[in-house]
Amino acid sequence: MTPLTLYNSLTRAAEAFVPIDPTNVRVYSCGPTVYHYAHIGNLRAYVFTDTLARVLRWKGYPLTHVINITDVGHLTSDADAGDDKMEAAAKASGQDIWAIAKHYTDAFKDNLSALNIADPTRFPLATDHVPGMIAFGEAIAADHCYRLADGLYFDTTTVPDYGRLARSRDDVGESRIDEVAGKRHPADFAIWRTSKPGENRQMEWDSPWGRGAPGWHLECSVMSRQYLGDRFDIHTGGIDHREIHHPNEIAQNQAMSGTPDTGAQLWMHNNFLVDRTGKMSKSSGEFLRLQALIDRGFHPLSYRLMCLQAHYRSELEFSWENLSAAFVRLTRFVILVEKARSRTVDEIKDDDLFEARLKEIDDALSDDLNTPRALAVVNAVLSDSKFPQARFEEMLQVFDDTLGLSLATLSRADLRVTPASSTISEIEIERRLDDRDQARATRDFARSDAIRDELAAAGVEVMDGDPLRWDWRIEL
Ligand SMILES: Nc1ncnc2c1ncn2[C@@H]1O[C@H](COP(=O)(O)OP(=O)(O)OP(=O)(O)O)[C@@H](O)[C@H]1O
Ligand SMILES: [Zn+2]
Repeated sequence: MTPLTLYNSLTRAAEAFVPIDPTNVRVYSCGPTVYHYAHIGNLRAYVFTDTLARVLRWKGYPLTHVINITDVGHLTSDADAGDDKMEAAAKASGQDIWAIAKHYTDAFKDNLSALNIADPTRFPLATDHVPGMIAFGEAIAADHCYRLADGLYFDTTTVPDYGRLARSRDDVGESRIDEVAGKRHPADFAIWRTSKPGENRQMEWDSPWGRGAPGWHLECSVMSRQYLGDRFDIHTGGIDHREIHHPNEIAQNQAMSGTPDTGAQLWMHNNFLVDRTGKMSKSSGEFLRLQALIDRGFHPLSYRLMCLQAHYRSELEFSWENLSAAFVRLTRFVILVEKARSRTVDEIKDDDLFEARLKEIDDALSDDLNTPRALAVVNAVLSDSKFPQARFEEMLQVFDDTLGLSLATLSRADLRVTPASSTISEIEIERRLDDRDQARATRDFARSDAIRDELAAAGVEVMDGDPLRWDWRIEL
């Protein structure tokens, strides 16, 4: 196989991937903050981690993958300002915070399965790890932290080379972080936030620094260390985390283990999904959930394909046109698979062609997960009538293992998602199509055209010659 090369945000360079322990590759991905539904931008981050996980497994590495659930501690500003997003959502809705966390965690997991994102080995909840966070805080407090009225703060000057992941010293400078009154340095951050008098939090715990809640950055240091050890292979997250959250995690790990060689060896960050107004974000009012795409009649895997059509380090613009194009491409793939399977099996095993295509897809994915190039190989194989039939299913399995598009099992009927706005039921469509077939059989073309027009008015485009007989038209 081709050696795997991955882009490391720490060095800002592509590097050969050398696992710490090839019998157990360990990956940690920052999980969602479950105060609201995930938007499709958040989901892009998990399509990326899933692609990474799939490629590692395909290359034969047994994998331990952790995606945490942030159900406490993430403030409305990534600097230490504002309210806890979870508490704010509970206050605004008047609901129990634990019920909110459970509802959005379940919804997130549903989104992952709709997108064929394989479950990680674990989904640890931050709220299940508070004692571990307090113990971590106690271990580093004396040498690295100081108390303020509202909590325990990390002094970022106590570890060498703070902020190297963000390149903050040469870039924008650490003054980028909002100040909390009394902080020694602008970039210092909360390890523990003590509840203010009368704050009335639904989630709070006793600690040596008073009753309160852990800092968001601490959560990921504690959970990654607990499940993956002091040193592990890869840490992933969105590009926003490269600036504050991950540098702070690195600083905590350094404080804990006393050496810079701790935590993840390789940091990988996906770029944003944007729309015309900028980065898609939960906190900025309107955003698109996966369900909104399904409601418009798009199979969720068309969104996965749309993500894979861009390299994970490039910005990707969402538009209904782009999604439609991905949907059309996915449908085309499915039709080409059907066609290929209906060809007569030739007995000649053209192993050279198989091996050549296999190498192409391996080369593409090994080149920092170049999924657009891998998809070009899918195109080439599916549209090549000379591709050895005897090895077609094997090739399809490679595509599904690495890209997760379910090409071996997806049918055209699966792709037919009824838009929520549809005014006509499937049974009714079938009945009208039977009427139309009858009209055509008796050469009553006026009647058959009238039925087609009626169906078109209801958003159903009849495709003659299509064995499924009809297809939904997506209204743009
Ligand atoms: N528009 C986006 N495109 C790609 N990844 C994103 C986008 N927005 C957030 N992410 C990533 O999604 C993951 C989950 O983020 P999280 O649930 O904490 O979002 P959030 O900070 O609460 O919401 P938001 O930033 O949308 O207000 C993180 O890795 C984050 O970097
Ligand atoms: Zn994190």
